[in-house]
Amino acid sequence: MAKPDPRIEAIKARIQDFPDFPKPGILFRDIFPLFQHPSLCHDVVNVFYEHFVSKYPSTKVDAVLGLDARGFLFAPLLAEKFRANFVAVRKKGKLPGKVVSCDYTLEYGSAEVEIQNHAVSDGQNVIIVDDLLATGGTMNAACLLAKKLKLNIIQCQCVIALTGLNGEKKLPAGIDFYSIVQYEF
Ligand SMILES: O=P(O)(O)OC[C@H]1O[C@H](OP(=O)(O)OP(=O)(O)O)[C@H](O)[C@@H]1O
Ligand SMILES: Nc1ncnc2[nH]cnc12
Repeated sequence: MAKPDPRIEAIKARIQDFPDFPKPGILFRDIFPLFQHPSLCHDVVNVFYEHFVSKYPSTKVDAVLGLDARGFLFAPLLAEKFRANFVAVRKKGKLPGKVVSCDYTLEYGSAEVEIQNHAVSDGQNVIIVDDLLATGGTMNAACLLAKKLKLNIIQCQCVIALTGLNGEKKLPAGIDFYSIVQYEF
């Protein structure tokens, strides 16, 4: 069996649980304590990067798409490692110019996300990044946006996956998903 990665153990140790936030019955997994140990943020980005490069050693990444808001904490750093563009997938009404939109539901609500058309080009290879996959509604909406824009999604990456909510199954068929830390709920 592969030796556990001490960086992943350290990341997991810093994620904090808040029962009944933002609604009764939701166990909120908070990634912000990672930022009280700045080297852990770099560990997250390096683990994402190394995982991708070991699986797709000869694939050029053109853009890293980050999901509003907590995906923005990691996606620009990851984009810089790939010498790729960072592209924001923002909540509705925040981006100027021509945008494409997609609505969705998530573990505790519903929303709509958008990408600026001019930020990407047909056929670009992209990674989509967020902090957490719960029901998969948010990541699925980002994948649908990427597909509308004819982007080539190589992998979706999250710091955390709540595996008991079956979010991966909600993603479009054939999407490769990677998470660093898993919880059932
Ligand atoms: O898999 P899902 O059920 O869709 O849930 C996951 C999403 O929920 C959270 O974002 P939230 O919408 O709370 O926004 P925030 O990042 O602005 O806090 C989280 O950061 C993911 O984006
Ligand atoms: N349980 C959870 N913790 C943190 N962010 C979330 N987004 C959706 N579900 C979540």
